[in-house]
Order: sequence, then C-alpha cells, then structure tokens
Amino acid sequence: MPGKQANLFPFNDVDALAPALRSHIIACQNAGITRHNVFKIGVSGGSLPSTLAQALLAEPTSEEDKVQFDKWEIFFADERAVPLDHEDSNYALVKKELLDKIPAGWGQPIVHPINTEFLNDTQELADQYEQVLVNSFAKGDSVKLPIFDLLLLGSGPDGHTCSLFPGHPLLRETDAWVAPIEDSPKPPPKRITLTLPVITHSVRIAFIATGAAKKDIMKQIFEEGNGLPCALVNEATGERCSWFTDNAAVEGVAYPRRGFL
Ligand SMILES: O=C(O)[C@H](O)[C@@H](O)[C@H](O)[C@H](O)COP(=O)(O)O
Repeated sequence: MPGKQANLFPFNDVDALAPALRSHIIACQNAGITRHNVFKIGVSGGSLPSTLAQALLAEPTSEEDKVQFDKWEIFFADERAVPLDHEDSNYALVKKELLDKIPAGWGQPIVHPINTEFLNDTQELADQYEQVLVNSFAKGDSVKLPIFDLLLLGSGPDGHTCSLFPGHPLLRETDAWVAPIEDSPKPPPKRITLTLPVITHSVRIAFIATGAAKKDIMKQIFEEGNGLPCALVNEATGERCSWFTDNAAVEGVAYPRRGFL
C-alpha cells in the first residue's frame, strides 16, 4: 500500500469505541473551527447515526470536550431518494438518533437535507445537492473540490461506502461532486452519493465498522488491494483515514492496530 497506512483502532465494544470516536471528532471540529470558523462534516446512514449519537450526546468531561454544535454544518455523504420522513431516509435517521436529542443549550447545527422537490429525477437531485455544496464550499470562487473537515463513513458487507458499490461505474466518476445511482444493490435503489474524489479530499475520514458480520470484508479491505470502495479510500488517504472498529469486526485481520491515544 503506497505511503502511510490508514489507522485501525479496534475496541472491545461500541461502549469503548464511542468516547474515542468523540475525541477524534472533537479534534477534527476544533481544527475546522481554527481553519475557517466552522466544522463541515458529512455523515452516513446505516448503523453510524446511532454510534455517532452515543459518542456526541455524552456529557462533556471538560470545556475542551464540548461539542460546539452551533459551529457544525452537517451534510449527507449519501442519501436515499425518498421523503425526509421516510423510514429509508438517512436524514430521518440522523434526526431521530441525534438531532432531536441534542440538549437545549448545546447549540444547533446547520443541516443540509436533500431537496425533495427532485425525488423523481435522481440526476436533478444530485445536481441540486452539489449546488448546496458549491454554495457552502465555493462561495462564488471556483474550487476544484469541496474539502470536508471530516467524513464519517460506514462500510457495507460488500466493501461499499456511501453509495459507491464494488465494480460500479460510479467509482470512475471524477468530475461530479455528487452523483445519482438508480441501481443500488443495497435498497432502496435510487440514491445520491458523494463521489470518490470528494471523499478522498476530506481533511479526515473516519470509518465506523462493528460486528462479526464485517470481519470477512475487513480482511479483504485491509489485506488486498482489490479495488473495493473502502480499500480505494484507504489507499488514497493513508493516515488521514481512521477506522473505529470493535474486536469482532477485525478478528483475523492482519494489519497494524494502533492504540488510540
Ligand atoms: O445510506 C447508506 O446505506 C449508508 O450510508 C451506507 O453506505 C452504510 O454506511 C453502509 O451500508 C454500512 O451500513 P452499516 O453500518 O449499517 O453496516
């Protein structure tokens, strides 16, 4: 694997993983605020929002341990082409698991859901969400790519991340920041997703992968350069990429494990 390798931080369980994930997110938050007075983060669906809430809604242990939600700008790394109150909506999931539970006085993040006017045209839906990113990241300048402060990603059992699936032509998309997919192997089929160039240009990337069901794919992601979307992100981002896992998900994975400082 070229260059520095991704960080792999295994923990006994999610209860042990959550405080470390919080610490990592707060470090990325503080760096983002120092850089441009805002923390621009992209989040995924699946099991991530629940783990994210466990990490972020814990009582701060110090002033430095505070989540400054009023400085947060939340985007979706991928989203399903469904209404915002639909059971398949990542926005609905993040709202239920996290946003609705943020205590008063902790501040409220700016959140960018998809524009559901365009649900019937996934290309329009993707273009409109890309414009949301342009308005936030470019502000009239012509920037080549948005640079997120942190992307929180999941890893599917087939090695997909966001809505980028193994062998899918979308993996070769190099111009669009946000792309539509209408044949997602993971239902529902119609979605939009950040593209690989956007993902790999994030300042930091953190994957959260837990459970024994992930151990086979984790071996493939970490042991062979096989073009799996998660492996492509690892190889393109090196030490900017960290994996927060439990021991069950990395059983048998021969890869340098780091103690989370
Ligand atoms: O919208 C989605 O479906 C998710 O963004 C997707 O990419 C998810 O992160 C992976 O499928 C892992 O999901 P689990 O963590 O639930 O296994």
